[in-house]
Formats: sequence, structure tokens, C-alpha cells
Amino acid sequence: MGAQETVPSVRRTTGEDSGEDRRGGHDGVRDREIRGEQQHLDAVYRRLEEKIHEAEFLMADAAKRAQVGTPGALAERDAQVFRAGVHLNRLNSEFEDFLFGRVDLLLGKDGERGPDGAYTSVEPADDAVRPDNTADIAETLHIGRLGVLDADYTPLVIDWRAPAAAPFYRATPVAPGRVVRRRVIRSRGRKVLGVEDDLLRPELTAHLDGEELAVVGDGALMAALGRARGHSMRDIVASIQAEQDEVIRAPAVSVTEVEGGPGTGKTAVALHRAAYLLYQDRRRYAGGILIVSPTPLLVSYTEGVLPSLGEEGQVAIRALGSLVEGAEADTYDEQAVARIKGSSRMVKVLRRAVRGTLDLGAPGSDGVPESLRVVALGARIELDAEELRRIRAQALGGTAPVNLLRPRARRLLLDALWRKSGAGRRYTDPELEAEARQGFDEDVSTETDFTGFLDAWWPELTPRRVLAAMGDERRLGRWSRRVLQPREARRLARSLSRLDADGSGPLSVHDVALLDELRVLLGTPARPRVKEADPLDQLTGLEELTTYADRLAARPARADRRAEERADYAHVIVDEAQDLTPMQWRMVGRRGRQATWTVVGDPAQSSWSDPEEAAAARDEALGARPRRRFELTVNYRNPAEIAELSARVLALAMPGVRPPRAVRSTGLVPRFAVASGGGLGEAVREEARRLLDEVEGTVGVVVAMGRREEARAWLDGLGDRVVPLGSLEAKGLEYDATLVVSPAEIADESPAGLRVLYVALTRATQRLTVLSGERDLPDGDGVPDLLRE
Ligand SMILES: Nc1ncnc2c1ncn2[C@@H]1O[C@H](COP(=O)(O)OP(=O)(O)OP(=O)(O)O)[C@@H](O)[C@H]1O
Repeated sequence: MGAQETVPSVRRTTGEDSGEDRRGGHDGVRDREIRGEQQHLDAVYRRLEEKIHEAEFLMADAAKRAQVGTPGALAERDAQVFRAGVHLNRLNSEFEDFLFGRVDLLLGKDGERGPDGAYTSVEPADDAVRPDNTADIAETLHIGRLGVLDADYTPLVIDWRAPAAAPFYRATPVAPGRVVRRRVIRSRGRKVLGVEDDLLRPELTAHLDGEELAVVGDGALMAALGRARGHSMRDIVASIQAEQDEVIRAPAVSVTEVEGGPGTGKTAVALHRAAYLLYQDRRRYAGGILIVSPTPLLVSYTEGVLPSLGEEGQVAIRALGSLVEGAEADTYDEQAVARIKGSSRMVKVLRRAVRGTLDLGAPGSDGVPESLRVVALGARIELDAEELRRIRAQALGGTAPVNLLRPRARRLLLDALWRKSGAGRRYTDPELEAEARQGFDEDVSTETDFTGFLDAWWPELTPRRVLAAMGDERRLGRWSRRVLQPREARRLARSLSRLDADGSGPLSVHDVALLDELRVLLGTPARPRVKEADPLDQLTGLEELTTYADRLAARPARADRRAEERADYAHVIVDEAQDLTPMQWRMVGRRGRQATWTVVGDPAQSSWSDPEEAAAARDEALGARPRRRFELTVNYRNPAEIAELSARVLALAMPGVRPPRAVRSTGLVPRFAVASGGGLGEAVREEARRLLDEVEGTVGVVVAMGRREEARAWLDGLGDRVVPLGSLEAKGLEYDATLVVSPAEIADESPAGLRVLYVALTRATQRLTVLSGERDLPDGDGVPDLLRE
């Protein structure tokens, strides 16, 4: 079903009802309805095949033109091949599960048609319903992943993002508009497998082509929610709910904020919104859409959704640890260190660290000569420590980033050497003097004495190098004085001391935001760009240098690279926004300075210990732009039995916050187990095995972060349906069944531990087992202290 989150509010004709002949359980009716949809799908495929032939013909025709051989014909051919290829590609890739919805509509208020061929009116005409509550269906629309027009321009399929498709998602029994019946069609390949209907105007007796409208099935939403989960997320185009649809189609002005509890579809909505925005204004979003996800696990979980919606190239989904080119991090610091690295106090520390690292090159420091000596104009010229100090101070007088000050420092050194050589006094003609000076500069600046000195005295710093310099406890103590407490500085230095002096070595996710800040503080000197040969350019000439297939194959790689290099996006979507630290907000903010934003999150799931500081940083990143807020209120993931248990932890973590309402109940209450004689590992293995037997799909085993390695070993050999996870890694993911190991350990791991536990308890779509360890103080029923009513 499409809109409206609660199925029970829609009247469904059942076996006991008088409407026997309209009933879903009646196999004859069901078969007839499926046959009808099959005929429509066949017609759609015939039309798609015609389109494919058209595209192929265009390509063949273009190839013939190439044989004519004039440059004009070649260029024309190329353009045709390109268009046909794009068309073919799209058609082929979107063939699967192509058509999924249908609405049957009353006559509309006016007769205007939109660009997709459908009538535009939302409200029914005054005489659409007769006084005896009967009506005729005036229009039937099929909704799919891509719009298809018949040869005579009547719509065979409407793109799900088109305005005409909105009633499929928006109509509710309270506000049905023109919609009498909404149908979800399930198909595999070219075969229709089933239909699920909702009747939005149950009071009406509606006729279509002289026959009473039939209603079939138990509702598509329930069917979708009950299905087993795999390792990747699926799109929800067939069952987007009304409150979700409002967010997806909200105009992209400034900032759209979406809040909602676990399982309310925030991530799904964010992804569908990206596809919608591209559809609705492709030109505007050619600048790219960035989706920021908290973890690489969530990135790979969600990656398939946009391609399934027909959108790829323009959207980059990046984990927080992968936003900076050349840095790829997926490990986490312990919470106390992460808190320091994430705090906005780091901006000051990093500023000082940049200056401090540069000063490591001051004369007298390790490996830096006290003076600069060069041989020029046949004489030795020397600048002593005091002169060098003055030049350094003068160069640093500028406000530009230190790497950009390096050319200035170099020039000041050359000026001083020239003055000292006394050569300037020999010239009265300024032109001759300038010429001599130029020769002097060229000679000196290519001398290894000079270049070697400059590299030591004013090195071009890399962000990694500065970060590595902060790994020295004494130094960092100086640079962070009165900003960090000495204990914090020691912790931070210890964490960064893993890096080698040049900064190579493993980075944590929180280091990446520091690197990005340093990149800005240091500045990137301009470098000459090597122009990449574009195969498309080559084809405007006479020679056929590449085939079309080559170019098609080369295109994705180029598009990828472009996305990586891009630093500023047209729209930025932040998922799990409650978890960004102030430093991460600064990093993400830099990627969308001109962008519109969609920010989705749930404060109750925040694993950041100081939500107020993070909120302030978010405000800074988003600036004074106006914000439009939406709330999602229905939990589609957890059955009521699991939602009820997790609500107990929510009440402890965030007193007064209301959990979202679960839409379904399975009758399966969570299981409580207690580790006994054999120890925690054995109990985990046993409980995981039990869950694997009970569900078809995936089992997530959530342990405290400190137990991740152990958990991997415990579960070894149980197959890839079972996934061990540290509590922070579970964010955003879901499993058919979840085993939460020792709630007390998870809750005690950080100041935000209760919220992290709430996240862990809300991952399951079917079954939940809670396993108590020593610290959980389980009662006689095995219920741990934290989960008792
Ligand atoms: N309208 C819908 N139709 C079918 N399934 C839906 C719908 N909305 C959400 N779901 C499903 O509910 C589950 C939860 O969705 P999603 O992960 O987007 O929620 P979330 O709000 O991001 O959760 P969390 O805050 O826990 O990360 C997913 O399996 C999603 O496919």
C-alpha cells in the first residue's frame, strides 16, 4: 500500500463482508486482477522493446553515417550514439521490477493534463460521485521506476517521482482526493506475481469499464515489513507512507530537518529524496549530491538503493571516515579520546600546532642549520640566526595559511641575500639591476644549499605531518595549554603517537576531521594540473581513436573520479546527524557551502556525550539558513514487542521522549538468556545459533566496543548470515534477529552508553534476544537490571 501508515484504518473487504465478489481471498478475483495487470505489464514491455530497438537503430544509423567520413557526419554520429547509448543503458538497467503501483481515480475537477499525460487535478469533480454513492473510475495510472509513454503519448507508466504519482503516496482514507483504490503490484522480471489493494473510499461502489472495482490482498506494507532482511537495504518506492512522502518531495530550500525514532525510515527517506531531487531538477543537482553516512558498514548497506531507483552518477555516499581524499579510516578511538578529537576546542589546538610544527624548522632546532650560506656572484653570502629570525617573523606577519606563505618566505630570503651581496649598489640603471637580480635569484634558488635549507627551515607541511607532530606529549602539552586539560593532552598525544614522523600510519575516523581542518589551516599550494585526455574530445576529429564501447566503459571511472575530487556539492544529506562531532560538522559544512541540505537524525540515539556542543556546531555548519522541520512518527522496523522493551531504556536515557509507534506485532516476545558456567563466549555462540535457526535472514550480534575482537572469534564458523558488531557500528543497520550481549557493558562504556544501548535494542525486524553477563544483575527470569519495568 502507499500512503497512510496504519493499515487497519483502511477498510478491507473480507470473507465475512457482503462484498464477496470484491474480496481478496477469492482466488477467481485475484487471478483475474493479476491477469489484467499482466496484460498491462506486457504492453509496457512491448513498448520498452520498441524503444530499445529505436535506440539500437539510432546507433546503427549513426555507424553508417561514420562511413560517409566527413567531420560533420562524425560529430553528428557521435552525438546520436551517445544519446542512444544513454537511453539503452537506462532502459536495460531499469527493466527489473519496473512497474509496482496503480491508482484508480475519480474524474478530476478540471480537464488539464500535465507533461506526463495524466490529469493534474487532485480533487474530484463535483459530479464525480452520484447521489446514490456510486461512481465511475475516470482514470487509471500505473506507477513505476521510469515514465513510459505509448506511441500516441498516453502514459503507460508514470515515474514515481512525477507530480501525477504523488496521490499514490499521499492519499489517505481521511483525505483520499480522487483515489478510490491504490494497488501495489509485485512482479519479478516480466511476470506479475501478486497485487495488494487498499480501498480509500470504502463508502463508494465504483465501477471500472462496467465492472465493480475489486479489492485484493492484505496490504503491501505488511508484506514488505515481514520479508527477511539481507545484507543490503531495499528501496521502498512501492510503499512510501504519506508522512515520508512529504519529506521526500519537500522543496529543497535551505535546510530540511527530519527527526524520528529508530526504524521510522529516515535513511530510506533520505535516499529516496536524493533520487527525487535529481528527477525534479537534474540541472541544478548536476553539482552533485553528497550523502554522509556515519560508518562504512552503513554505506555498503545502503549503496544499492539509489541504483535501484535509477540514480547513481550524481550521488556520492561517503562515510565520515572517507570524506577527505587520501584518508580512509574505519577504526574508532576509545570514547574519551574521540570526545577530545571531536571537540571544537581542537580548532585552537590545531592552529597552534601548525605554527608549532613550522617552528620545528627554526634555526637551532633539530637538524636545522643555524645559518644559511650560499655561493653567488663568486662570493660566499651568509645570513645568521638573528637575520633568519627576523625574516621568519616578517613572513609570518601575513594571515594566509602557512603553506601559502612559503613563497613569500623564499622571496624574503632571496631579498636578504641580494642585499647582503652588495651587488645592487653596482647598478645605476634599474633595468640592468633587475636583470642581474633575476639571474641571481635563478642561480641561488637552484643551489642545493639554498633549497635544502628552505625545506628544513620552511617545510611545506602536510596535514598528516602536523598530526604526527602532535604525537609528542611535551610539545602537545605546550600547544594545548589552557585549552585542553593536561590529562586530555596526554591522552590525545598518546593516540597520535601511532603515526610516523611523516604522518603515515593508521588513522581513526575522528582523525579525518582533524586532517580536514589542518588542510584548510595549511593551505594547498597551487600545482600545475596535468590535463587528462578526454576520449570524447578525440572523436571530434577525423580519426576513429576509440570505439563507442571503449568510451562507455571509460565513463563510469571518470565520473567516479570527478565525484571524489569534488569539494562542494549542490545538496548535502546528513544521515544520523545526531552523531556528528563539532569537528565533523565543520568538515561536512565545508562540502556544502552553497548547498541546500537535508539533515536526518534522532537525538535519542546520539552517541556523542555532549549533545549541546554538537548542536552548536551543527548550527554553525548550517549557518543562518531557514530550516523546515519534519517529524516521522511510525516505527516500521521493530514489532511492538521489541519496541516496548527498547522503550524502557529510552525512558532511562531520555526521560519524557516518546518512542515512535510500531505498526505491527508478531506475538514473539524478546528472549532473555543468562551466561552461565561455560562463560559468555559459549552462551553467545549458542544464542546466535538458536536465532539462525529461527529466522531466514541475518542475525546481528551486538557487543560492547571493547569486545569486538572476542565476538568475531566466538562466532567464527557460523556462516555469513551472522554479523558481529561493536555497539557503535550497529547504528542505522538492521537484522532479522539481534542478540544484544550484556546491556550493562554497553551502557557503561561511555556517558552516552544508555542511548547506544537503545540503538542496539532497536535493530531487529523479527526477534530479539538479550544475553546477560556478570554485570547485568539479571532477575529470576533472566531480565537484566536495566531492562526491568
Ligand atoms: N514505507 C515503508 N515501506 C516499507 N518499508 C519501510 C518503509 N519505511 C521504512 N521501511 C523499512 O523500515 C526499516 C527502517 O528504515 P530506516 O533504516 O530508513 O529507518 P531509520 O529511521 O533510518 O532507522 P534508525 O534511526 O534506526 O537508523 C527499513 O527496513 C526500511 O526499509
